[in-house]
Amino acid sequence: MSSIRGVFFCPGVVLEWSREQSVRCERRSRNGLSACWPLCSEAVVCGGAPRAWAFWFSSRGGEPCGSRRLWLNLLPFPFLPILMSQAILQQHSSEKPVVVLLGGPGSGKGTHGQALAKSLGYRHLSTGTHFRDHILRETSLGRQAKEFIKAGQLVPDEVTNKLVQTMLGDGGSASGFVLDGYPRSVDQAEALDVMVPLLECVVTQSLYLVVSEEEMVRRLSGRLTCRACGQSFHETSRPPVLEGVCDACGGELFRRADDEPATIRQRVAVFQQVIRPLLEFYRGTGRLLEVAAEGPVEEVTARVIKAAAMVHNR
Ligand SMILES: Nc1ncnc2c1ncn2[C@@H]1O[C@H](COP(=O)(O)OP(=O)(O)O)[C@@H](O)[C@H]1O
Ligand SMILES: [Zn+2]
Repeated sequence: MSSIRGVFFCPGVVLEWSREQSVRCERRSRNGLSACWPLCSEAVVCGGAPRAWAFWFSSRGGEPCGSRRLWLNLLPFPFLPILMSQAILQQHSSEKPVVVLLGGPGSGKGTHGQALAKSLGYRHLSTGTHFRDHILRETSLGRQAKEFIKAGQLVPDEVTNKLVQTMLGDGGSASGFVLDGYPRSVDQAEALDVMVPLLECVVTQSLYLVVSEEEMVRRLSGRLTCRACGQSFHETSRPPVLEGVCDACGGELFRRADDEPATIRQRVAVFQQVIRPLLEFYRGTGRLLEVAAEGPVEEVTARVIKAAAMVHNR
């Protein structure tokens, strides 16, 4: 069983996270490591990080660590996923980190993803942008994806997985990636975890941008996108200085074909169907952090950057 070891919760306590997703906790005594089974047995039995986390609070299983457990109970909620992500990064220090952005259509993955990539010095990769580029260039991949995108449906996994593999493989000199728009299902998330070691990458963290359904629809309904750099604007809440022109690069702004009302509703419905299991997948592997993503753009961007910086700024 391969495992990641060496996350120090507090002096003397080591959390171990295995690829099989079980979590166990050991107590380091002066004369070496001795297992702290009462603390961890519940976690090992149920075999999942989120339950292990719940276990800290449940206070079942005795008082093996005494005051330490009390201290663990007082930790803020995001502490565990941050530690998990740090541990993954430490264990895979020679691989390129991949931060996954999760969120519905219009949740701001593009805007915050670009800002996050810039702040970490990583490359921002968006499956939606790459698909649109393929469609514009009329490549065979573009032809395969076009009808699905127009209908607000997901492009089939064989096509999408191939695209992502190429995007990451072409990453060249990038020191890491912010992946926006992928994975969008548990199958894709599993495919990503299988694909990344072959590309010398590792998925360290997923950030879920939490936005209500009404807000998503509102944002998409007036969205204008830059053809050159992908930057998003909004007709009323974030208009460009010059009508039809991107503030950032001077490129032409256009309304995406899938930003029409019927397609927007379809995309939001598809998102609601797939998001829950996907969140469970990343929560279950200790890599999920939720970020409140309504409110002023700058504030949300700052929250996203902070969540990733705690793990990736080495
Ligand atoms: N991971 C993916 N799996 C399947 N289809 C995808 C994926 N990423 C993008 N697409 C397709 O591209 C469309 C646009 O994606 P994107 O630009 O991320 O927009 P949004 O998230 O705002 O809907 C999606 O509606 C879907 O048809
Ligand atoms: Zn632009």
